[in-house]
Amino acid sequence: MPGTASSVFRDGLLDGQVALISGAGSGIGRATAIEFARLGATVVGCGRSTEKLDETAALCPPGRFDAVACDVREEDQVEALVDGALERHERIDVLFNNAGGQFMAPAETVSMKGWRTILRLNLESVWLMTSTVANRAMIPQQSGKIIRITGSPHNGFPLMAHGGVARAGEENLMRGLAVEWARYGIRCLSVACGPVLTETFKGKYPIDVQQAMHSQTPLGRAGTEEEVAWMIAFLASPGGDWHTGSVITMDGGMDCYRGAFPPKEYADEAARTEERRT
Ligand SMILES: CCCCCCC/C=C/C(=O)SCCNC(=O)CCNC(=O)[C@H](O)C(C)(C)COP(=O)(O)OP(=O)(O)OC[C@H]1O[C@@H](n2cnc3c(N)ncnc32)[C@H](O)[C@@H]1OP(=O)(O)O
Ligand SMILES: NC(=O)C1=CN([C@@H]2O[C@H](COP(=O)(O)OP(=O)(O)OC[C@H]3O[C@@H](n4cnc5c(N)ncnc54)[C@H](OP(=O)(O)O)[C@@H]3O)[C@@H](O)[C@H]2O)C=CC1
Repeated sequence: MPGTASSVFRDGLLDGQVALISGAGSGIGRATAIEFARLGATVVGCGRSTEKLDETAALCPPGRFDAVACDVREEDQVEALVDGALERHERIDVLFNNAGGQFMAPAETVSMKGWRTILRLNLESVWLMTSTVANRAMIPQQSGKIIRITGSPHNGFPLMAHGGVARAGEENLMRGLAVEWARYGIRCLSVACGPVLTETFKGKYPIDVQQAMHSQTPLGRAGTEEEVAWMIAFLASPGGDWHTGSVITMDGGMDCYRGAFPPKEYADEAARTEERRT
């Protein structure tokens, strides 16, 4: 992430906005915090590790990143995070619910504790952050944008059934709230990502699993954290004002067709064209 200007958007695009980003100490959350800060926003970034947040702060233009240690599963910590952000910055224009994750395991081995761990970290925390920010900031100010990162493809998530259930629930939550909260000027939506080459992703999945994911992607590659950050910045900008309730899928085409095209059986050009019937 060299340089101090966005390589996609004009300077000052997000001037004056206050964004709350969870999981801002690494990966997609960090890249998004840096992009927002470069575009003029003030970012309140949270995560459990203050060391990681301090590293993000050092990568942002000075004074643009406000680091707050907060576990998004804990009600008292989330309330303190939101109240503190309002005391220091007066409003919250964007909430990017980025923190989350899951473990890979065959479904039959997942205990109730493991299941609850993932539903709590993802679905429940998203509701806690969303309802707290909406009630304390966005409904009173009659505006705001709430974005949740979810996953693609939108079929079952083999070996991560708990994660798939959470993400499906989160997308439905954003759709429902988009309808209910339109009257307050609040937009709610999801950005569903296929594999994104963050350090966690690279360290988490065996290399053959990663390669299988890439080869099942029509564009033949994973995404980068900057590509996700650009999408979130666009949605926060006036360009995103007519988006609400939708699920924006960014996955190199994985959701449309699970596999590279043409499949190897159709490698021969002639095998791809059906003979015309008269
Ligand atoms: C083809 C599909 C393409 C899809 C593309 C999308 C792919 C998505 C990628 C990503 O999301 S990558 C980046 C996301 N980041 C992470 O996933 C974070 C990494 N993981 C963690 O931080 C943790 O492991 C956790 C999953 C969040 C759990 O941490 P937590 O501290 O809350 O819980 P624990 O105390 O560790 O565990 C509690 C409980 O959960 C069960 N459990 C945890 N890990 C496993 C495991 N590896 N296998 C089985 N069960 C597990 C277990 O019941 C634990 O309780 P105890 O047994 O320890 O008592
Ligand atoms: N990379 C990928 O391929 C994809 C990722 N996603 C999703 O995107 C999001 C970011 O992923 P990625 O950047 O790869 O992963 P990272 O592991 O780099 O980011 C997750 C961040 O969330 C923070 N976090 C975790 N638990 C909590 C918690 N309880 N409270 C507060 N913060 C927490 C972590 O910091 P700390 O440990 O300090 O709290 C970390 O900075 C996740 O929700 C992930 O599931 C979705 C699709 C694909």
